[in-house]
Amino acid sequence: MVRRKYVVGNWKMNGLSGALAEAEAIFAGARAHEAVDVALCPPFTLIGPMAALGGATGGQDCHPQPSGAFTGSVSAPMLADAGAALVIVGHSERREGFAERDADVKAKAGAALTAGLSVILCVGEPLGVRESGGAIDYVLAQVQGSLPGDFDPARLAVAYEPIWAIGTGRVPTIEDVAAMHGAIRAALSDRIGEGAAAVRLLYGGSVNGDNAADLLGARDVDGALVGGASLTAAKFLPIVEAAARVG
Ligand SMILES: O=C(CO)COP(=O)(O)O
Repeated sequence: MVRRKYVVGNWKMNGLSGALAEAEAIFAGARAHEAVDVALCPPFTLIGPMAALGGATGGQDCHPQPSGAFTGSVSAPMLADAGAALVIVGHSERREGFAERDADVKAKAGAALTAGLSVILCVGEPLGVRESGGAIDYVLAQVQGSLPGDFDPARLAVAYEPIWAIGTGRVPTIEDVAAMHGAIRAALSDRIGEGAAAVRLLYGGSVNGDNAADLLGARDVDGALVGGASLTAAKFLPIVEAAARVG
């Protein structure tokens, strides 16, 4: 099974309307690389105008309920209505900062799929767990606990983002990335059988234009989830180019 490379920018809480010029340049540059799927996930406020530029646009979170008395929240059908095609769920900044548990992430992923969105489900271990040798067990437990009950594998991506690699400039060794992605693929296979071959596994954490080719070339790495380096075309497009090169 050939999985198309997938490079996704997570803008986190960055970007006023002036930043749409960068998104436009990113989408324009990405069109030169037909073999790579590119998406940007801006703050809620930019989803509508960014989607109107014609590139794949996503949310960074959604509420598990479609509507109701949940002040400040945005639901999956609302994201779809604003033009989003995908949503990130379970990012470590939400798991840690907003006390989201696997069950919450699972409910959000299910709601997103029901709303017709694709999902990027994030998992990743803290530094202490990595240092104690428990990273694979920790991440596989997150995968098992956060996966929706039933899903179309082509609409799910799992992003492995070691917490200690996010925004730090530190990245795991290529061997450690490949081992983790292989373990996630095997767990998906146990769970859903052959469909696991269609799930794209992204690496995230300090990806940049210099390290992207090595990371994206690792076994079972189908793309990248990029934070800081996704905010400008100058930093993001070299990652897309690297994805196109390693195919
Ligand atoms: O959290 C991330 C993407 O979701 C990674 O962020 P950085 O690329 O800034 O390390």
